Amino acid sequence: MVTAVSRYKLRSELDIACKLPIHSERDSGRDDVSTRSLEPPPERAAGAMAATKGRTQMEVGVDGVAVITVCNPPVNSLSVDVLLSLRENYGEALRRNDVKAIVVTGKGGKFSGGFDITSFGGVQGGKIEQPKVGYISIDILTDTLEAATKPLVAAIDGLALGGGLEVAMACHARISTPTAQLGLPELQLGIIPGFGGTQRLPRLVELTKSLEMMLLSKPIKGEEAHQLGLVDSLLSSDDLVHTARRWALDICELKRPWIKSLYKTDKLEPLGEAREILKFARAQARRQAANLEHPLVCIDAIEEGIVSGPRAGLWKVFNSTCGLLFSDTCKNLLHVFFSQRATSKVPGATDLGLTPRKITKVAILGGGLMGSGIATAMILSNYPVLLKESRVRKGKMTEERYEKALSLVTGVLDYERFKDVDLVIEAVIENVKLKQQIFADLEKYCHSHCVLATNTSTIDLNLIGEKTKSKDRIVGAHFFSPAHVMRLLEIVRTQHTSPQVVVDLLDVGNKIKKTPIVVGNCTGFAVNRMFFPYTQSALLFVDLGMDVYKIDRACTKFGMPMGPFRLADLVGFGVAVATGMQYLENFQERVYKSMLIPLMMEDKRTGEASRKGFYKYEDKRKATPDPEIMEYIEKSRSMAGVKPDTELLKLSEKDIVSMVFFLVINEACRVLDEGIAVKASDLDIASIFGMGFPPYRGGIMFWADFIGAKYIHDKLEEWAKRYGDFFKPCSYLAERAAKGIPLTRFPSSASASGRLRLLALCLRLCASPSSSHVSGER
Ligand SMILES: C[C@H](O)CC(=O)SCCNC(=O)CCNC(=O)[C@H](O)C(C)(C)COP(=O)(O)OP(=O)(O)OC[C@H]1O[C@@H](n2cnc3c(N)ncnc32)[C@H](O)[C@@H]1OP(=O)(O)O
Repeated sequence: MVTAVSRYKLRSELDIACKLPIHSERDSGRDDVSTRSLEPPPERAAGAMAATKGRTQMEVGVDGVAVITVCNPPVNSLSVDVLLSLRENYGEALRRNDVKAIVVTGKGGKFSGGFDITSFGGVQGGKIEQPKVGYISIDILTDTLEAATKPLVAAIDGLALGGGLEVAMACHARISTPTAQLGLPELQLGIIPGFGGTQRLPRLVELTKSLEMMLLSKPIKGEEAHQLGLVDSLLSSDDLVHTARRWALDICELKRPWIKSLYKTDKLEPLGEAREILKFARAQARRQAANLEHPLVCIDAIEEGIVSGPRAGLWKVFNSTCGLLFSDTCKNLLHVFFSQRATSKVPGATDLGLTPRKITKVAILGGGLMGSGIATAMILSNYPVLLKESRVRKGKMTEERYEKALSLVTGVLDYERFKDVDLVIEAVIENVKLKQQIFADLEKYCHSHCVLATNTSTIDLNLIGEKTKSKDRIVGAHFFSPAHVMRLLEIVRTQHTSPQVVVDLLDVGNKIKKTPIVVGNCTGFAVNRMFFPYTQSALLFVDLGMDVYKIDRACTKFGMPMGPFRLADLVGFGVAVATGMQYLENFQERVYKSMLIPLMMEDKRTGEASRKGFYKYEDKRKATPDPEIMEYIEKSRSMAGVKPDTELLKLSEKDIVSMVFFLVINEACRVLDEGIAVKASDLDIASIFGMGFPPYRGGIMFWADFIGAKYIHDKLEEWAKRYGDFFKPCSYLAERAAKGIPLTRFPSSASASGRLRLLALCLRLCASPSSSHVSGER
């Protein structure tokens, strides 16, 4: 039991996703399968079909097998239309005397990406009626498909996610390709598996593994699914359907078992052990996702099924989770899902019909922390890399993968071998002169189509490229540390950067599994600029008497992975000061000149690396509050000449969060208004993947609109009067607050200046005479 418990680990709130689009009254009049009509039910029961799409197709072969194929591109999602069509085809297959067995599969190499997520918004907004409770999960999947008298086999290629896997698990056997992805990632959307996944998955793969797959929204590959017993056989795509047909006939002929996974019990742990595992999972979920309800709802539904039987479990799913689909968490996570996909739709770049050029070889300049992290990200996606030095660590890789990855790196000492690289990423220290020299050299040594990228986190790109003629090829590729782990890639384009270069880098970003956002050029770009006030405001509050640890605690309770002071320790005070200098030069009026960090640095207290910062680090990365910092705080307060503010000391944790984040929102508004970001949702994604803003709050701008522009504006005005212009709301925020326009509505109703700037940037990009220079095929 202990082993089973310890095998189960939750990662983080960011991973915890979550419930299902089904609700209403419990239908007590259940009729027996054998007497149930298989005709499509009345429209009322099925929901508003006009808003749904897709279908299934059926072909019956001479072997007596009906193959039903889900057709709903791009991912064969299960709209209500698809499910009704499936039921209709299935009913026909059951009625026809020439059909002995049935295979279900997906068109175009994808089984199904799950329930149609695009319909969730309609349901939440009351525009689409939901299917009656239990209709899909019990009436269609359990009492029609699983209970029927002809065997049904799923042939899985590509993806079987969410509702897709739930349909497959209701089949009597599953055949898959080794690389297919199988999973129940519903929690990442704020819902829980609603088509029986909470009941069938534990019965197929054991409780511990099923909890991991559901609570972490973590799909597994066909190969692992086979080892676990989730799929019965592995085949290549070419043989998949053929073998599935044979398998279905074998079941008919009693040569293979006919398994109804809902009623399997052999993999379930004894009740006492199962309860211990669930108790452990609950405690983990409470600790790591304290603000989320749906992981607990999911665990409750699984437990009900184990304790009272799977049908009771299915009803628990409906009864206890109706509200999840309408929760703010679900709405916020859906926004994140669609916003993440929208980051690769970039005006003035991806709408010009350009095809990304092939990047075959990459060079990285600088083998420090960032350079080696970027190199690792590249080689893990099979890009050969030229690098001066490498710190690729084995970590969790297998020996074979590690060796293969390392074989892709070549160490070099000069630029001689740069002549055939297609992309260079400079990742040396933040020194303008050094970077200028490097780019001038790159222009000499690299071929004329090579993309020249810099990983600078703050320096204006025009300054870096000042000494070159290749301004159209210069672009920012800002990775976040650790570069092979953090998902965000900030692609920075200047007014000279060619759209082709942006499209090329977007493609590389996708290939190395990053979420790229394309932003304009300025000091700090979008992400660092937006989050600079996070630490700034915190430093001001400390001078005004607030406790360092109280601020950090308020931020982590809100859902940030760490508060501003713990973050400063992690980043290191050296970096914090260097970044601060850049801001001081460019946005002087918005920098709070606290002496706290410089005072600590004088005593070689520089953050986690020196084992002492705002916290002390005696035991590896464990941060412990350090009473010694009071000495520095007192000095800083006396140098600032401010008196502790008694009102500030009375603030609740919620108010502290507002004071820290309203300044972040204010800066994000400027970033939007200046056209640095093209859409508010890009800033949401940037805040989540770059800064760890809690995804279940939808991202910084989505959350801001939830609070309301007027409220934020008025609070900032109030604080500006009390604490100075540092808090002054920007014109974008003021205008929206006055007119009652959401902050996220952009650019259609952005300020005229912002619109014009954005338009000018797009036009410059499209009309750039130099864009032809780089757009030729290599
Ligand atoms: C009842 C059930 O329990 C409830 C459910 O099933 S809820 C749904 C559960 N399924 C999921 O969460 C899967 C969500 N989708 C994904 O993770 C990924 O899209 C994927 C792995 C399927 C494909 O990834 P990838 O190949 O990188 O393509 P990606 O860009 O993400 O998606 C392609 C398009 O399909 C759309 N799409 C993906 N999954 C979808 C779904 N389930 N419904 C509707 N559209 C979907 C995307 O929005 C995108 O549309 P766009 O081109 O207009 O932007």
